[in-house]
Amino acid sequence: MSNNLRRLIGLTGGIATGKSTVSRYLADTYQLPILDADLYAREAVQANSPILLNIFKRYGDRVRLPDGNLNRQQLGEIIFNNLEEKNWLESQIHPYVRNRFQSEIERTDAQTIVLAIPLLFEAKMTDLTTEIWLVYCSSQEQIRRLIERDKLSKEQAIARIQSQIPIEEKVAWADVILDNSSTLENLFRQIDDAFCQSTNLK
Ligand SMILES: CC(C)(COP(=O)(O)OP(=O)(O)OC[C@H]1O[C@@H](n2cnc3c(N)ncnc32)[C@H](O)[C@@H]1O)[C@@H](O)C(=O)NCCC(=O)NCCS
Ligand SMILES: Nc1ncnc2c1ncn2[C@@H]1O[C@H](COP(=O)(O)OP(=O)(O)OP(=O)(O)O)[C@@H](O)[C@H]1O
Repeated sequence: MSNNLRRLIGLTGGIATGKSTVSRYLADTYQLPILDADLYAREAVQANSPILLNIFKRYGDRVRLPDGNLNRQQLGEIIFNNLEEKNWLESQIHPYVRNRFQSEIERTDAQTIVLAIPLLFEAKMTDLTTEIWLVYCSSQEQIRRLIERDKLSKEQAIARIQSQIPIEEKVAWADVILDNSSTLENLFRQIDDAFCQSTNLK
């Protein structure tokens, strides 16, 4: 199907603001196919992949688990505290992620597809999309959710949030803003409105 006939919704937002919650709802309620950057980024570093070998070459055994897999927590400690290393890791992984999106978009036979891309702006992937939805929540709530879900310290949570472009800047670049600072019911209502309104506009 030609891409200019399709809706390619770029779903983005800060870490732990609720992107996965939104994509699950869109999949369950509207049966939309979801393509997920985090999954492709995991695939890029699966056992014995060339990118994983490069990572081991650069950081050695401290990022290698006894079973040969990547120690994600340890790599996170390195890259979320060092911009140069974050840039290096992204230069390894983002081209792979972009290629995976391009081939899955080609392969997926649906009029509307959701592309869940946390680093949509940072990784310059907006050209893959035809509209952008941003999931937002207050920074207090974002820190609380991140600490609770990933069992991070407050300092670790803040380092992760600060490694992304501030959400206030992203707001200006989005077509739809979903405010997920309160209840899930409230979020789901906003998603219904956004999906139905923009469907009617097309
Ligand atoms: C550093 C890694 C190993 C940490 O793994 P971990 O399992 O703890 O986190 P996970 O991959 O589930 O990511 C959780 C969230 O962290 C944020 N995040 C991930 N990578 C980055 C990054 N390079 N810069 C800023 N935020 C990031 C995103 O909001 C993401 O949704 C991992 O995040 C990674 O490989 N990152 C580099 C690849 C990347 O840029 N992925 C983002 C999708 S394009
Ligand atoms: N409205 C809400 N009220 C309370 N908890 C919520 C709400 N929305 C999401 N959460 C919880 O907050 C956490 C983060 O949500 P979710 O995993 O959907 O975020 P995400 O943006 O996909 O995260 P990441 O960037 O790390 O992939 C999860 O534990 C989720 O259950």
